Amino acid sequence: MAASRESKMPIFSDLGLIKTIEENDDIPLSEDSSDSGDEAVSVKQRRLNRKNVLFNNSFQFEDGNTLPEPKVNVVNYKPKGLSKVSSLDDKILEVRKQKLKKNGKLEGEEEDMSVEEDIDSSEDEDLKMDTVKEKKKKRKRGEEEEVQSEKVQFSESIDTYDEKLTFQEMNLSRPLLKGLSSMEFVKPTPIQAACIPIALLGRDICACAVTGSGKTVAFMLPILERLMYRPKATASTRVLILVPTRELAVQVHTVARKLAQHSNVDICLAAGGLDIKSQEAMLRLGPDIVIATPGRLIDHLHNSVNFTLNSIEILVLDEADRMLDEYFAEQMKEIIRLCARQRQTMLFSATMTETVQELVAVSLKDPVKVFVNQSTEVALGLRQEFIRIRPNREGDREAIVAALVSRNFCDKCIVFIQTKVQAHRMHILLGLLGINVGELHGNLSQAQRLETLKKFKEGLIDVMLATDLASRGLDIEGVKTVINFTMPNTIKHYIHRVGRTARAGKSGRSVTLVGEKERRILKEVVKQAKTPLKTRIIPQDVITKFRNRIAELEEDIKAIQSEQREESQMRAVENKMQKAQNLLDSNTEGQQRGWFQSYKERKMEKAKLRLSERDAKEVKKTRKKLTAEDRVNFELTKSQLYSIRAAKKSHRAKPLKIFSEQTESDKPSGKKKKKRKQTKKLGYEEELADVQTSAVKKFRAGPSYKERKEAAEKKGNKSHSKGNFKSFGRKKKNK
Ligand SMILES: Nc1ncnc2c1ncn2[C@@H]1O[C@H](COP(=O)(O)OP(=O)(O)OP(=O)(O)O)[C@@H](O)[C@H]1O
Repeated sequence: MAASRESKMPIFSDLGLIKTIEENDDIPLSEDSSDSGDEAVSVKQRRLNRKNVLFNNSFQFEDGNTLPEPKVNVVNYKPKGLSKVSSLDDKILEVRKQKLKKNGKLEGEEEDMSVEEDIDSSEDEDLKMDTVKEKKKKRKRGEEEEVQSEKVQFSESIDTYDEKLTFQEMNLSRPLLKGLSSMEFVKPTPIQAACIPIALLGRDICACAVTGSGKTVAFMLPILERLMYRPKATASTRVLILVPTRELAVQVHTVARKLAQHSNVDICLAAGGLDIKSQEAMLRLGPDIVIATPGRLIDHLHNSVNFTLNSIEILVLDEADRMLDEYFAEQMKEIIRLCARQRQTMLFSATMTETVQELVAVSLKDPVKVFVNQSTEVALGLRQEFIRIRPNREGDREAIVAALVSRNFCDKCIVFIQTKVQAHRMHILLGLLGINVGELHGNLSQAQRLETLKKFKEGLIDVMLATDLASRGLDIEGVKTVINFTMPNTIKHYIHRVGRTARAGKSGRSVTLVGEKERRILKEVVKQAKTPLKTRIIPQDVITKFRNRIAELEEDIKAIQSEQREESQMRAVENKMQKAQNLLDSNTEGQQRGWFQSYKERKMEKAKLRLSERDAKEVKKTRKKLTAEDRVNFELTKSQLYSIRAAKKSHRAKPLKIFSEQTESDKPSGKKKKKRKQTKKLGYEEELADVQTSAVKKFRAGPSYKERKEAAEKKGNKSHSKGNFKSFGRKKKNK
């Protein structure tokens, strides 16, 4: 077990080497006519070409003689002894090997065990073509009214850019121009042409441009240029870039390093899941730029000696709308409180929010709005297809996805799935069908997450099954297709997911499965679409064939899942023992890492953010009895819970009351205004009389989590006592 873990460790050392872009190859889309015949033929041809490459990887085949002879229709899959733990792909391969042997395939034929062996392409149904029709826009009476929330007053709004502007004309330093040319970037993209000159002036920016349009370079280049003129006598961290996921942090770090390769700017990655000690050592040296995920950054702020945000001059929130949503709310408040107030703030996203309630948290000063695209737009090169799922056919989704990835979209394909459990099941299922597949979600270790991503980038995995963890920001070269197992929760999720393809002016395709319950988001997509949408129809007999194949595999899937459960229980016991041993050895009792909330508060916050504890438990209880329909219903319920919460939130026009720095537009009006003014005045008087250092600090950076908690207790504020500060009656020992 330990050995298998160790074998994954070298991935960390590869971190700096993860590729973003190297080639500018176009991904040509099959023409409309190829929606039918050509697609099937070209897929067949591709399979033939890849036959010898597909299943080689690192798999070792055991001696066929040692395998038990199956007696029943389903393969007798016997879990190995717990001492012999194999990877999921090994388990899948072993089952497939036994199946082939049982079906009378000769030994030594294993190298040919690619997808066509199982899903026999010689059968007529496989070559049957899907029908693709153009989706007509229907303008209905009484279309849903958009919720109008209060918007930020921008001091300037820019939606055009100078098409002729070159990087040379932007007055960038030579080392940066050299960096750009090493990356083979000749011309700025629209968002770069619009943003870079303004960012160089030190203005606060709120920027929106379509996915894959080069936003990373749009904020990184002016940052590097400004750092070229920094005083070099003392090292300090001047720039903080926050991103929502670890994988995105690694990617932004790679881009920054490439751009800065000819300069002497120091860049440090402080993302979760990676070695904390080496990060601490680097942060102590005061790197110019820190690229971080919020949780790990707070950990460093509370536990790393000499690391503060006092000298931050530029703060960037990439995927800003995500960073400012409720999931990160408490952490962002804590980070922004600790940041120097005199700073430039830049917000970037493809679905940028303009509403006061979200942006107030970052206290923008005379911000410039740079919207090159509307925040609901998808890339022009994206071809959007939809597959209708009829109410009584919900159980067909797994079969449809299996058909799509084995017949039509065999490589460079990402399948987005709502839950981690279903993504894992699909890994086993598609693996057993002979598809070269990998999974990416939060239930995996960081090493496993990075390994999947690396393999997918390098083409060692054809189909990546991912949750929304991979939906934002990831720039994987040459992704041809994005498939949505269910319609994403919100239009924003949809835009980010399908934005993993058709990047940087290239073309790509998305295929979304839409049931009756998901038509609301589909209507929004149709309403926003600038190019015609398509409906794809897969012949029913093809679906039936895949459904039957999956039913045959059900016992094998269960056997693999139960072996994995046993192994993970063993691993959990082992980890606990190891932890206890470590405590005994190092005698580190009481030296826990600090955090701005107590353990219980943090747990409560997480519980509050969870969509529904009950659903997950119910599924666990009834796991054995679940049908394909049940599984899909669970996916849909999860998705609906999320969108209900998002909808409720957008109706609530409450600004986040965090900081004293309010813009004019934040200020309440009418009766409410009077009431608030009164309470504010009282607070102000109290604060004026307070000369403690902590009170002075508060004016500089806003109240801390502890102060807000105490204030809520004092006021007996109902909203607080129901929410974040519910259990704060007792004093906590640990911080
Ligand atoms: N000036 C340029 N010329 C050519 N390619 C570029 C240029 N700038 C960026 N790119 C490439 O465009 C791709 C997309 O860039 P990036 O990941 O920054 O997009 P994004 O707008 O941040 O996307 P998302 O909204 O999904 O996060 C990358 O592969 C990047 O290398």
